[in-house]
Amino acid sequence: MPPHPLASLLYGTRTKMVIPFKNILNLEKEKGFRWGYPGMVVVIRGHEELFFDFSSNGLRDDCVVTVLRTLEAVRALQESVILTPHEKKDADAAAAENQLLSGVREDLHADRDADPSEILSRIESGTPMIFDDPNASILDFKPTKAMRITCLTIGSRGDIQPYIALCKGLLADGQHPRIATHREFQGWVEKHGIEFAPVEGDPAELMRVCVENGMFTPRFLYQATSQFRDWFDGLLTSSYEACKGSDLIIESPSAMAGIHIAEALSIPYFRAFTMPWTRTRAYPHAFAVPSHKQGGAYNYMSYAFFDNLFWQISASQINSWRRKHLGLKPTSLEKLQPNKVPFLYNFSPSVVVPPLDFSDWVRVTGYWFLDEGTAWTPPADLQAFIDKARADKQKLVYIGFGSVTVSDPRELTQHVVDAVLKADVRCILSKGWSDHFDKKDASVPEVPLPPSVFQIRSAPHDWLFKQIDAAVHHGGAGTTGASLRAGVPTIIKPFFGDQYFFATRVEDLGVGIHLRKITVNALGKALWIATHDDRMWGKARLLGEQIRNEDGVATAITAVYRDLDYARTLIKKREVKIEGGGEVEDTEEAWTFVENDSDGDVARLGEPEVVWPASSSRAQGSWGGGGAYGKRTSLGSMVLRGGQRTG
Ligand SMILES: O=c1ccn([C@@H]2O[C@H](COP(=O)(O)OP(=O)(O)O[C@H]3O[C@H](CO)[C@@H](O)[C@H](O)[C@H]3O)[C@@H](O)[C@H]2O)c(=O)[nH]1
Ligand SMILES: CC(C)[C@@H](C)/C=C/[C@@H](C)[C@H]1CC[C@H]2C3=CC=C4C[C@@H](O)CC[C@]4(C)[C@H]3CC[C@]12C
Repeated sequence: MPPHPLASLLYGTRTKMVIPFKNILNLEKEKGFRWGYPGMVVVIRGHEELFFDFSSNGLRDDCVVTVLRTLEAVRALQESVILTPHEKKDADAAAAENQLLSGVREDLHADRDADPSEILSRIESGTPMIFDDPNASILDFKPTKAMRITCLTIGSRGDIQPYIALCKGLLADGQHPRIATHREFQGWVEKHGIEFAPVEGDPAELMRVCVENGMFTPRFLYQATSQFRDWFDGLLTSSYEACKGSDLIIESPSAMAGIHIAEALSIPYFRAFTMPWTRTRAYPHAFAVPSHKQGGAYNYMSYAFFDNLFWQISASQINSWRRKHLGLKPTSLEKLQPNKVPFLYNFSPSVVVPPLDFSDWVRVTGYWFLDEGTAWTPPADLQAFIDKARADKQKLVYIGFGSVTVSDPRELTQHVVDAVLKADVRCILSKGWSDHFDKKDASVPEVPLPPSVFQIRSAPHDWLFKQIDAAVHHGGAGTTGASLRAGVPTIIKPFFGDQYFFATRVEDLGVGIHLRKITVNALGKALWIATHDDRMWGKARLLGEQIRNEDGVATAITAVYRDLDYARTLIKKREVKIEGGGEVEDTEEAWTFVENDSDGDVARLGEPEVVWPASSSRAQGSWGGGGAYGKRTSLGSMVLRGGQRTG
């Protein structure tokens, strides 16, 4: 697509920027940065947003409309499969070059397959290797011996389910995976043939503190630090027990213990998560999503803020556990260097586009779906309800808020029912939010449901979402993945934490609506738009197709194999253990390989100091290019690079 020039007037300067239209996701009208000026926010794929101030509303609105129109035209073109003569020429040239290169490679590496041990010996001797063959098999990276891999996680269904999918993949690939989490999930984990180890904690209790107080609000911090101290001690010790004997730990950072346990066991350590947790200017931290976009500096700072806050409130307990149970010296954020840890994000790169400033060891793998719907038969009455909606040519929506509990469930149900009637749609209702309430006071009568609403307890979303025209939910990472994969418009009413992030994301992608409040009018209107807006429907359908083409589990397993050597380089040398409180040798120089607090900048400037194997993954991975951009100091150059990367 030809780039289009946009000019913006920064105070006292003139800046010219080139933004390819295909990299613009969306436009928003907002208040300008300067008081009294109308503003416009440009949301860019995998990049921080750009802000423009205008001298009048008319000018701003004109600009918004013009850009939106052009975007539509560009999108229509992109969707068409016919190549322009120019594109055809490029494609032919690329194919010819590829063929030429593979010919050369075959000659050079004719004997490679015959001797994989040569690769291993080169790894051991520290000879840098560059993997530039796009057809290289992952067998080249796969460890020769099966590994005992412990996946450590806490939280609710959505925090466990992705690991079940991952572990099924690892099992099939000959590894020995284990899931370490709350007892409540033992049966479910074992049903899938995966080994289980218990860690402390009651998911409902963790959920309650989040929903009632909001994530990391002063009230949350007060409750966590006053009521969860004992639990936290139990979590740390039980996690250590659960991880003993492993060759590798993959941990959701919310579980907090893994990085230290890996240090004590001297084994490689990966993080995996459902929500953004790694510094970037493109997205805010999952728990710090502002109601209006604040730009790259805010986004970046939000991670530093959370890393510090999280560490500050847990440090003293962690350090005394390290000393007593792990035999390790106290640590600090600078020593831990969490930003160096290889990271697997189990969301789709089409939903959360990997930002330019992610390091090479941070991978966005695609969702780890656990399909439970294939062997599931719907109850006859549910099937009849769906068939009737189809026969009556009525739009069918799903409404459910997962494991979230609310203070007035009766009112919520009433609003939902009224909104469904107002939007004139049929609705499958999963009323999880009442469970909590029913237990408390069963005498309060239920809200009667009209015939257009059918209530279910639960159903596998991979089956259910194929039947519907739109979904309304809480924006849990997994549920968002499920409705986007089905290609249906997604309305998200967030309750806490990362749900605000996913609500913003679906709105930015144009595939859904961020619902701020559940009122009859707001939900009714959102339902109507989601079931009638062709543009939203088209975008959702396209995104669904992209997600269905990804294989998150396979990508993640490949990433684990590829980054394993990198992870090993981070293992801290620990010649001397604390024993009987004796003298401990300071081993700091043995593992500190960047200066304090510069790591963020290093990652941003894209000059990774670990040249290998980071460079190898860069040459291979589809995320590539992490280290390839130069200094990025001005808005203009950032935009240009955005274009280079995806263009
Ligand atoms: O009837 C049901 C209910 C759920 N699911 C699936 O179960 C998973 C639930 O995942 P998710 O939405 O991520 O989980 P929750 O436990 O509801 O959400 C918690 O965990 C998520 C992952 O960390 C966070 O994003 C949320 O904020 C947090 O509330 C998804 O794959 C759903 O498709 C079904 O198939 N059928
Ligand atoms: C000093 C201790 C007591 C402090 C640090 C601990 C606070 C706990 C209660 C907080 C810290 C991080 C929180 C946390 C992080 C992320 C998630 C994922 C989400 O999907 C469910 C809630 C869950 C699992 C919550 C639960 C409550 C946690 C675990």
